[in-house]
Amino acid sequence: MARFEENCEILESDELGRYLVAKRDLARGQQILVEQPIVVGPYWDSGIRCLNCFRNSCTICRKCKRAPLCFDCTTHNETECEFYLNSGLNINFLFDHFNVVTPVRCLLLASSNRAKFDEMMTMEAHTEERRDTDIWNAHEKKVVRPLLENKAFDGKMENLKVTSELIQRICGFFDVNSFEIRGNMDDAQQEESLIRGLYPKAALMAHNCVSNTLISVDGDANLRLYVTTPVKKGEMLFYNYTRSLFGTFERRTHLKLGKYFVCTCSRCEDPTELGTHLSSVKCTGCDDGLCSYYAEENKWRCNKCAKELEETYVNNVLSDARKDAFECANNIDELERVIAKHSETLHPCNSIILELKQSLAGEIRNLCLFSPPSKVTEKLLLRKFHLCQEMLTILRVLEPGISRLTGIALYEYHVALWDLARKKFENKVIFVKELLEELAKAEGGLKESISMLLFEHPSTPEGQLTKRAMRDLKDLREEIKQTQAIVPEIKNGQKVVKVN
Ligand SMILES: C[S@@+](CC[C@H](N)C(=O)[O-])C[C@H]1O[C@@H](n2cnc3c(N)ncnc32)[C@H](O)[C@@H]1O
Repeated sequence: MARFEENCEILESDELGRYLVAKRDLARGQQILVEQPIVVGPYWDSGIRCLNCFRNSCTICRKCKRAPLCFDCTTHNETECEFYLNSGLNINFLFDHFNVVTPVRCLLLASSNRAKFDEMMTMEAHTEERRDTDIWNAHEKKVVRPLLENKAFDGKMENLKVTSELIQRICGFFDVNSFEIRGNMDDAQQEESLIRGLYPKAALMAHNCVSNTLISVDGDANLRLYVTTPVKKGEMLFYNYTRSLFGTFERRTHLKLGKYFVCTCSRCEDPTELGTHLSSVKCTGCDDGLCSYYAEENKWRCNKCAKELEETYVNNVLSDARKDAFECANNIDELERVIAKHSETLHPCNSIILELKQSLAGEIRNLCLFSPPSKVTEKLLLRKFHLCQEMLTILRVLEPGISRLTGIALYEYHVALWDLARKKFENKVIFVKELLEELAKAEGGLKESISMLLFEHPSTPEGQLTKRAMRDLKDLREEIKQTQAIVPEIKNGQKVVKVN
């Protein structure tokens, strides 16, 4: 079991608040924390869910007669059940105000587990920055007023005064600090019933757009924290609060609106985003120049000819691309058309293009899975292979070391290589020797993919992918063996050199 205190130290600064640093040298892949949530609950505005397992609800608790439950669950948290039983709340209260579920759980901690409640109260809520904003007003309407106007806590909490200020603060704890929990659900349920939990220790990590940790949360809500690249004693432990494949503008906006700070990490400060050009547009003044945004001068400038682009031109180009990407149908021809159109003005790895390319790779994968082999051309397979290669190049920079996205991309890369090699062999474009070389490359990609996905819990979608990847590895090795058997002079992948 990873000992948090041995691996991490909590420091504090005016700029970051509390944050974590490594207390000793940490190796790539090292587990540094296992943590249980102090509270788990649905996201705001989720549909009505079972309060025990968060799947679709179809009945109510027989005891408190208020909590939604599903077919399989007959009980939910005892303290919560007692609270609703004695609340005097209308029988439909939770159906009308489902957003109160998580804040109520937090408040009940004050009597059921004071130490956890006190730990929660040390978390950052950004109350002043949030006051009277849209999110504040939404919580006022959907959480604070239903609880206070219906006197849900009146006379029920001996050791706590439940005020609108306290409820808003608790909503803030969740918005600023919570982690998503997935697992133990099928894909369709995963999509719609995301839940989140408060993990006070993991939440201490500061943000960086290139993180050095990976979090895996299983279906029982245990959070495991791993180091993705070697971290030296005294170095900070970072978690990426936003998405690696967003461009700088989207990342900074997301962080400012949701986490209340302006990110100044080395990726955000570099107009080229560490050379990935995820936010760059093509220069209109020269052939192969790229224009990136220099925030301190508020200018878009070319890296080749130094031409400066008008801000309105760049905004138009980006909003046109976003609109087309949003409206684009998920089929191969349409995706190719929109990618080609906007690659005229944007860098081929601009985040908008990259997202379209991910959809395209997904559509080619679906075609390979669900269509007769004759429909899957060598050209299409080559396209998917190049898309995977491009994505991997970007991910190696933005998510160095162990990475969930890289693990998934490597899985897709190995499939592309394997399918392409078979097709070329069928079409007599390559022969056994080259086929074996390509299969060996696919095996290398698949092994690396598994080495990254092994950190995922089996109950999560990525954990399921790990299992599939292991089965694929067995099949691929079998195919390599059988292919080797075709040619007598090739043994164990090595050409036997005959010495006269
Ligand atoms: C999940 S909390 C992290 C723990 C928090 N610092 C504390 O003391 O409880 C997120 C908050 O930490 C601060 N923070 C984290 N990373 C930061 C960064 N890179 N730059 C500035 N503030 C950061 C912001 O106030 C942010 O809303």
